[in-house]
Amino acid sequence: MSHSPSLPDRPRLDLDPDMSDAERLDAMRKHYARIVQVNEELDERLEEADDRRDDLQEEVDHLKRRNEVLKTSSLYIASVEEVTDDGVVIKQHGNNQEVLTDVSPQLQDDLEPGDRVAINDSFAVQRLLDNETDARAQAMEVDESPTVTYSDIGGIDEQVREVREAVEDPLVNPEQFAKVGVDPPSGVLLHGPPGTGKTMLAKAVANETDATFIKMAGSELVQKFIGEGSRLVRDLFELASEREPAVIFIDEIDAVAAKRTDSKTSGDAEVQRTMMQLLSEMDGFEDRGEIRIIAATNRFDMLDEAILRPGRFDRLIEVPKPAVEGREQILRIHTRNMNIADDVDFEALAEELDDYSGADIASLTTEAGMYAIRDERTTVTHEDFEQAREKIEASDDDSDAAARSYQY
Ligand SMILES: Nc1ncnc2c1ncn2[C@@H]1O[C@H](COP(=O)(O)OP(=O)(O)OP(=O)(O)O)[C@@H](O)[C@H]1O
Repeated sequence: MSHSPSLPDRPRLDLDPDMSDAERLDAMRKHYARIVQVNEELDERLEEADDRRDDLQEEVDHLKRRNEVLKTSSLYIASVEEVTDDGVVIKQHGNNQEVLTDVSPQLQDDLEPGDRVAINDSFAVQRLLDNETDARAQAMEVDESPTVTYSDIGGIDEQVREVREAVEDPLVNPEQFAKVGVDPPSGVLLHGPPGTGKTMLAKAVANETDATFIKMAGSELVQKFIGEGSRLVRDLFELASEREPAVIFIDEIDAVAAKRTDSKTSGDAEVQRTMMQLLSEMDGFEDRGEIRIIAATNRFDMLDEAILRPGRFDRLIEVPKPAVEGREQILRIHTRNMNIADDVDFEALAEELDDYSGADIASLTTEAGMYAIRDERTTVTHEDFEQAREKIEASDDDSDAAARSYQY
């Protein structure tokens, strides 16, 4: 801090006993003039000091307010339910209490239903939480109304039927279960090779039951959000109960629920904690209302048995690679919006696509379309599909073959 400039010297009146009256009077006049001048200088300084004090006071007030905001805003998190002319309806996380609260007009314009906000203990919205500060938003993919339908899924009709029975019926028709006196399956585990439609299935069920789809990837829980896994699992179920009806989809569940004997992951206490949290959330699941949970894995063999016990993932559905009719169906689904030439023979093509997953077939159709575009044609021919297949199989030989045989 800089020192304030020194104060003016106090004026002194030096009167000599030998002075004449006129000289004294003159000295006193000068002294008086000097006093007036010093006084003015001091007044000026005082004014400056006052200004500075006001500035500092303002800064103190500002910091106090900020401190207050910081102290309170991290305490409670809420979601915006509705923005009305009378204020904003928020729902507090944790207790689901709904409150109509005031928001500064400036903030009100930025708020939309579904936003996460920080509120103080009088429920006033302090600030909007953006995605960067919101690990929850990053870790979870929330889709209020997915658009995938059952008719977008080919070749796994039996699996679709089973998932509907285990997930859709309890959501749409819970009384039926109550009447018969059976508990609906708690969790459904989809297992099978990558790209066979497991995620699609979960999305389609959410869509058909008007449920919110909430996805969390097991691998991210343990790799990206280190140290936050168990909290995020808790948050996941909490978010689902705020948005019910909801379908929770945990992809790559093996990342958090691997066998304890597997030394690579079991040693990790954090992964264990995350799995324990998941088990305890599932055990307390019955009271949770309209939430269904679906998990998926490509590594069924790696799963810890604890996760498969009754009341947890007790409905196992294998989703295999499609057989030949399934492949043809998937080809037709993925070319629905394409301009297909008359010579394309999907049946023959499907025969050739041995060992292709749904995802492989989807990329084959895109690749075929690319050949047509490159040739500046507007229709896709059988030859385009054949070329696409050759290209995919050539690159497959290099990389994917190894991955495939290792996976399943
Ligand atoms: N049975 C199917 N019918 C139609 N399209 C499919 C099918 N399976 C996969 N696809 C296509 O492949 C894409 C990826 O599928 P999806 O994400 O559902 O697979 P997944 O089994 O969840 O894979 P992963 O195990 O890698 O997560 C889909 O978006 C879709 O385009």
